[in-house]
Amino acid sequence: MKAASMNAHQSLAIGRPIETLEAISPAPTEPDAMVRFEAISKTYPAYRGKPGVNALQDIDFAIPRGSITGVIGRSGAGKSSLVRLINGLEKPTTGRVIVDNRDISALAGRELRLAQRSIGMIFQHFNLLSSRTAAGNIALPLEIAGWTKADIKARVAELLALVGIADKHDRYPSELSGGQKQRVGIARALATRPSVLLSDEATSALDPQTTRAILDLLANINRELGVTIVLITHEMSVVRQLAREVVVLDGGHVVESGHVADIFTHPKHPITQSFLAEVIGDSLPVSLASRMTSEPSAGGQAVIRVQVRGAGAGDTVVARLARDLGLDVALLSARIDEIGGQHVGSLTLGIPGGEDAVTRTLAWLSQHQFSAERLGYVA
Ligand SMILES: Nc1ncnc2c1ncn2[C@@H]1O[C@H](COP(=O)(O)OP(=O)(O)OP(=O)(O)O)[C@@H](O)[C@H]1O
Repeated sequence: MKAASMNAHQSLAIGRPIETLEAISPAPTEPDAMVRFEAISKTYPAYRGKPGVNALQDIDFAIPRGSITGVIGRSGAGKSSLVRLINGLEKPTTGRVIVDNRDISALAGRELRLAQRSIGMIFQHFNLLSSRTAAGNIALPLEIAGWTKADIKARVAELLALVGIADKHDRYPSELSGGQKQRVGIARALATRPSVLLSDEATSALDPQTTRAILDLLANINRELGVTIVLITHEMSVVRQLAREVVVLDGGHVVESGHVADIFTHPKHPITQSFLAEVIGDSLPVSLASRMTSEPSAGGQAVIRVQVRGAGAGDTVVARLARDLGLDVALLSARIDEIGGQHVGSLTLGIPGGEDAVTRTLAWLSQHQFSAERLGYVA
């Protein structure tokens, strides 16, 4: 995913952090990218008899300003290492990490702490202080940044309202639900008006309904404040609900990246395919799955699944196939979702007429840029 090929969705509408960073590190680069990894590798050195680990290698990609970008990978793929490079908690072994036009990997001490104020972070287990109320937790970064008491009070009230828990001002974390705790975490992360929000598995500990609500909140924050959101997750369903761009990490490498709708319709790498299989129903309707066989039967149909994209694409492919090939195509099942702002889904078609019809159908689909696979046969 090169910055030059991406759209900047929005320009930043939020205010600057209270101390300006302009003087620190001039690095005027592509204005489109909020975060840019340049030739990054990260090796953790051998330690107490444990071997060194190459956690990230050959990482070169950009996260567009104003975007919501998902970074997905299995455990150990290198996601957390990537996040810690963005917020400067780790230094790369080679390469540079440019955040908002500054080389964060070159900063240290006070300069780094100032830069970190423009990078908010939310966590799987919320990381709230149990001894502080919701308001007290949100106030913490503002106290550290030296805001006045009056300014903190006003900002905390504004943030509590923004995340929809104005009534929880005086509640302690132990008195809040998981979703409410994450709202406090989000408010705290936004307190110093960051330009980037890093979400590290922020919904992994939440039930599906609460996950949905938190992802909606993040989408609103992105839309209203223009904050760039980097979503670290091992769940494709989270990427599907929220992200426009996705980067797939495996074994410390970027194995695939691009627009979510493109990746969902044309996944190339086996790891991406396996993530997708978890979310877009490889599950066929039971009534169909129970009738499927691996061998054709006389007078039966071949079952073909086709990935489709765009409003009405599903209807179009069935109608055009039938017309162009003169086949009596049956629509056995269909599933269309809205992913990355586009309609994306899969159709399961029944193709009568034996092997010749199947070959012609697969050739036609390939010629018209549809991904398709033969699943089996039904009588
Ligand atoms: N501080 C460290 N010291 C040594 N090795 C580390 C350190 N942090 C991570 N690693 C190793 O680097 C590799 C990538 O780990 P990382 O935590 O970045 O992956 P991840 O995708 O976030 O995994 P998970 O989803 O399990 O958190 C793993 O092999 C891990 O054991």
